[in-house]
Amino acid sequence: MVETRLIDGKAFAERMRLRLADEVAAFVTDTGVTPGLAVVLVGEDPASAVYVRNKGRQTVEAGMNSIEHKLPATATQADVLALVRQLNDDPAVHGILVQLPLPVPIDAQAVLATIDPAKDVDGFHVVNVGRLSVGLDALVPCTPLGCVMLLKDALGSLAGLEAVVVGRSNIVGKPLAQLLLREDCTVTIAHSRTRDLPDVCRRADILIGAVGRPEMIRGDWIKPGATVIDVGINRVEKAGGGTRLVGDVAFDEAQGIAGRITPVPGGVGPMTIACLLQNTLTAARRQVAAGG
Ligand SMILES: Nc1nc2c(c(=O)[nH]1)N[C@@H](CN(C=O)c1ccc(C(=O)N[C@@H](CCC(=O)O)C(=O)O)cc1)CN2
Ligand SMILES: [Mg+2]
Repeated sequence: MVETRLIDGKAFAERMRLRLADEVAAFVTDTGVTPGLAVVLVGEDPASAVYVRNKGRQTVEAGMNSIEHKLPATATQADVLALVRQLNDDPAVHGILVQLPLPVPIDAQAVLATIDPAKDVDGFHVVNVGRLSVGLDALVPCTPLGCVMLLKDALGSLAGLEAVVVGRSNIVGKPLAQLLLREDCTVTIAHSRTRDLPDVCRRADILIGAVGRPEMIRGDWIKPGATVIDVGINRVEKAGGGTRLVGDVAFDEAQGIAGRITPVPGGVGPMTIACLLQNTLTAARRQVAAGG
């Protein structure tokens, strides 16, 4: 039986935000510029509203300006594109984030493609996706970046380790695979159609659940001693009424098998916003250096 240790993403993210606040203060002193992050929320999705509120609060706590734009669910594609273009042209805005998911029928890819790649702090623009995949400096998606930071903190070098990423989304699975490749892992992207998925998972020294299905990854899919990163945030009904959050990994079953595991909540989630703040400072630094 393995002793399973928790990876405390919440504490790691708090330390990171404190360090960032110091870096932001030094940047403001040096340049006279306060980094600004614009967050666009379209519609009334309650979870998105909470994430946007948290992003705004943590941006201000880090010493940066937060600019929130809320559009009604009835906003048209043209309305959203016009707002993004206005933010592209605003020199006080160094980072732009459009909260996902966007209401139907707005075309998220068209909106993301309109963001200035230099201000694309989510790293979702095809220019940043392409730069990451060919090994150039890029703004990198926040959740995958947070996962790799937690892994390196827990394991040191990741070189040569077998990583299995369950999930192939543009937001997490694909960019995370790229980042793990950059760390010299041997990477497999698996998904809901992968044959013999439990066997594929059992190969992993690093197993990532990013598929969005509550507790799909079972304890006996985990190689003893493996490091498990659970990106899933699924709200499920509780037996006695009410709801609770669970990940993509059956957390209780992983105890005594995984070497290390991130909890849900308190694992990867808080890293997403900490990395967003880091990307905003990076974007501001580059824009100021470029004279913009
Ligand atoms: N434009 C973007 N949209 C979305 C992203 C993103 O990175 N960019 N990611 C998710 C939502 N998200 C940030 O936007 C996000 C999700 C979860 C957390 C978090 O801290 N979760 C907590 C639990 C929160 C709860 O109680 O519900 C945790 O895991 O501990 C932060 C940010 C989709 N959209
Ligand atoms: Mg799938």
